Parts: sequence; structure tokens; C-alpha cells
Amino acid sequence: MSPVMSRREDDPSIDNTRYQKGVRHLCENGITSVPRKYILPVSDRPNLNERQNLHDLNLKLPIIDFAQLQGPERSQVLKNLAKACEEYGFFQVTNHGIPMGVIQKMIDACKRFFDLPFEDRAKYMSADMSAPVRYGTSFNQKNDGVFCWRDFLKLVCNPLSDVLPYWPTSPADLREAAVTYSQQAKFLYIKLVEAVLESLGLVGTTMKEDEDNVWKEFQDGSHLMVVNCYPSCPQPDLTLGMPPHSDYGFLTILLQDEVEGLQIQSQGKWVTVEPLPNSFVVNVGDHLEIFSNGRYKSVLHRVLVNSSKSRMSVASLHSFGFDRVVRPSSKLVDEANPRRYKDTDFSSFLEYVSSCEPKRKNFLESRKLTSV
Ligand SMILES: O=C(O)CCC(=O)C(=O)O
Ligand SMILES: [Fe+2]
Repeated sequence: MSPVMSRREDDPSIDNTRYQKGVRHLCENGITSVPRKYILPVSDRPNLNERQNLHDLNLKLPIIDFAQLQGPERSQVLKNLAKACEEYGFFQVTNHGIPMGVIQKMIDACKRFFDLPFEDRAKYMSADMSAPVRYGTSFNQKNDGVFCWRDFLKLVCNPLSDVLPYWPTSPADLREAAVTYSQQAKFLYIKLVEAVLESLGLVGTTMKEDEDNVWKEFQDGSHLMVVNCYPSCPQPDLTLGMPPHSDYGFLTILLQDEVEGLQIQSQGKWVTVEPLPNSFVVNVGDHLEIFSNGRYKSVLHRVLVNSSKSRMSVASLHSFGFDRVVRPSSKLVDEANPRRYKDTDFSSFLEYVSSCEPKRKNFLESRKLTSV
């Protein structure tokens, strides 16, 4: 490549629109170095050397055996669940009951979606944050100063009959695979919510007449699937697949392929989550931290990319309905545990993300009444 060419490639002011088309598009056009638009300030870059040298920076997340949770050992599993949510804000679920075939079909159909010609993917690009389907790149491509090395497909899943007509028709099996997978993920979510509420001491103590309403709220709640595609990257030490962030919802159920990349912040360090075959990574979102009045932690996480393999993940973000106000459960607030968060709702979150770079956990910080 001539020096003139490489200068052009590095200068975002020359053609910013090409970055808006995403990293797959750049890679398909033979990028051999990371353009300046993706280069993080030194202080925000991942330290990949440190990672390779320190094996103890790999983390085996606490494991919640879903089959055991339904059996006689439930109370012990609930204790482990509480500890995981307090200490890490993350755990892995094994024996989850979702058939391998359902997972494989989902991953496979999504991979073929990202393999479509750019024009076919681009049909779903939209600046409307509440569109039922949205293809895009980076974290918040309208506002991000530095782009991250990720393209995404976001599918709103609830109410399904309203949103399904907007979902991609190509590849032909994507809709069916995504509907089946989303229903299974929702079932798992509801079961995990049951466990989370019980672990917080809320099931059985809530007033009977309230219980049906509570369940309906979770059943009818928001459900967004985010398919993340992280192409292999020529200089993974300069950029990130996703910047540090916390998830806005109640719980996120993450399906990742066998390629590692997810890191969570634990005791002030970035630690890599070792992928465990046939399991899901589940994390506490901002709404659960608020709902639990700070007992369960919505923890910062980020994604590394690597030079040899592309990676894919499917995050199912579940929460209350978009019109619902989220606040600490009244049962978890008393004189010894004063209320720690303001009321919040989805529209204030949307306003926040559309108006600034949602780096780090600023949104959650902005909801705090006192330091937790
Ligand atoms: O790809 C991953 O491992 C994490 C994705 C994630 O954090 C998200 O979609 O919010
Ligand atoms: Fe996340």
C-alpha cells in the first residue's frame, strides 16, 4: 500500500461515512491496520500483554446449575446465586434445558446474516433507538468519538406479533431460529427472575394480591436481543469490541461462541471470562441493582477482539415494560437500608444514551441518591 493510501485510510475526516457502514464492511474491503477512528487513547486500551502473562486474570465465574435450582438443593443454589450477584454481578448457568439444536440454529442463522452483502444488511440501519429491528456498528454510532470494533443486529422481541413483520427475511431461516431461541431465553429469564426474587427474600413474603401483578410485569416486560459480531482485528491491542459499560435492564442472558473476549471488572481489574461450553453468562443489569437497592451489582464489562478469530455473541436483555418506573423494592428499604436510588424509567435512559457517550456506568451513577 502506498503511503498516500495509508494516510487516506487513517484520516477519518476524509470519508467518515465508511466507518458508519461497520467493521465487517471495512474488513471485507481488505483493511490491514486499524484506522484512527478506532484507536483508543492509551489509557483506555486493553493491556493484552498483561493478560497473557498473568493466568490468574482469567476468571471462572460462579456456576449456577439450573437443574439443581429446580430440585431439593434449591436453597443452597439460591445462596450461591445471591453471593454471585453481590460479589461479581455475573454467573454462568449450566444445565439450562435449552436444546443445543435451538442454540446452534440461532448462531448459524445469525452468522449467515452478517455474511450477507452489505446492501442487504444496510436495509436495517436506523437512527431510531426504538425501531423493532436495527443494524448498526460501534456502541452508539451517532455519538461515539472513537468507534468500537463491533457490528450488531438488534431485534425487539416483545410483543412478538407486533415486531416480527419487521425482522429480516434473509437468511430465510433467521426469523424462525430467532423466535424459537427468544422464547426459550424468555422462559429461562422468568425462571431466573423467580430465583433472584427468592434469593432477595421477596417470594412468599410479598402480599398475595401483589404477586400476580409482579409476574405479569416480568412476563410482559421488555426483551431485546442483540447479536454482536466482532470480526478479527489486525491490531486488537488498540481497540475494543465493546467499551466498558453496564447493561440497562434487569438481567442479561448472554450466549457466546467458543472464542473468549468478554471481560468483567472485578476488584479493580479486568478479568477474562472463560467460555464454558453449553452454558450462558448471566449478569445483573442496572434495573436489578436499583430494584435490589444496591444489594446486587450491575458490573462494568467490556469485550476484547483478537487478530485470528471473529467472535459472535447474542445478548438477551430483559427488563420491565418500557413504560414502567423502576425503583428499589419497598421490601428492601427500611431505616437500616435507606433508599439508594431515584426512580427511573426507560425514556430517561433513552434520552441519556442519545445525548451523550454512554461510556462507563454513568447512567446508573446518575440514578444514585447516595454513594453505594
Ligand atoms: O459479547 C459479549 O461478550 C458481551 C456483549 C455485551 O456486553 C452486550 O451486548 O451488552
Ligand atoms: Fe453488556
